[in-house]
Amino acid sequence: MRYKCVILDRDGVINHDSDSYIKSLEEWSPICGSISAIAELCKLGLTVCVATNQSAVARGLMTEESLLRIHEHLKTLVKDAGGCIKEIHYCPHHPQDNCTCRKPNSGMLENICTNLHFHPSEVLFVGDNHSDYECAKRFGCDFALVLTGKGARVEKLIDKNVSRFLNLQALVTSLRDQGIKDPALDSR
Ligand SMILES: O=P(O)(O)OC[C@@H](O)[C@H]1O[C@@H](OP(=O)(O)O)[C@@H](O)[C@@H](O)[C@@H]1O
Ligand SMILES: [Mg+2]
Ligand SMILES: [Zn+2]
Repeated sequence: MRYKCVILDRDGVINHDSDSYIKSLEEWSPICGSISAIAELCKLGLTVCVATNQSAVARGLMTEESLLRIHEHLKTLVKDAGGCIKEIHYCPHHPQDNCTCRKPNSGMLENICTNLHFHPSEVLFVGDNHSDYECAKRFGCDFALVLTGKGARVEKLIDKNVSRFLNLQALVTSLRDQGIKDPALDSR
């Protein structure tokens, strides 16, 4: 088994994204198949975590309490589907804060792997944006692009050798069928 941990970007991978941010639980809706796909990753023996930029907090568009409410709901949905999200890390800062956790900086991935004792070579990071791809490169782990969220918009900016999938469910199906080796290239 190639990977031990899959880290997921949130907006545009697990749930629908919005150019005006996902500011409340009422605005949050899972992408079709994403919750069951996360549960399937767990059933394949993988540890699943989330790493998400949430600058809406620093911008005063959302409270940290509302963000945590979304994450508790997400964890409950995955638990009810038979899976478990081990850790959800978020960056609440503004781009101008120059923090170490905001993607493409790799601070969130580093913290997850320090906490759970994973090496970058054991991790697959899944995202929909160029900042996710750059984050994985800086951290030194594999990356897979999904074409939901902003994925289709940024696809041409991302190295053609990077695996890409229509959505999270398609990626999980590929991991399952490949025995969790490197995902098949371009499984659209
Ligand atoms: O995809 P993840 O990391 O889970 O979350 C992204 C969101 O925090 C928001 O990130 C913003 O970028 P800025 O933070 O304004 O640069 C915009 O891209 C929004 O459309 C998006 O909803
Ligand atoms: Mg995203
Ligand atoms: Zn941060």
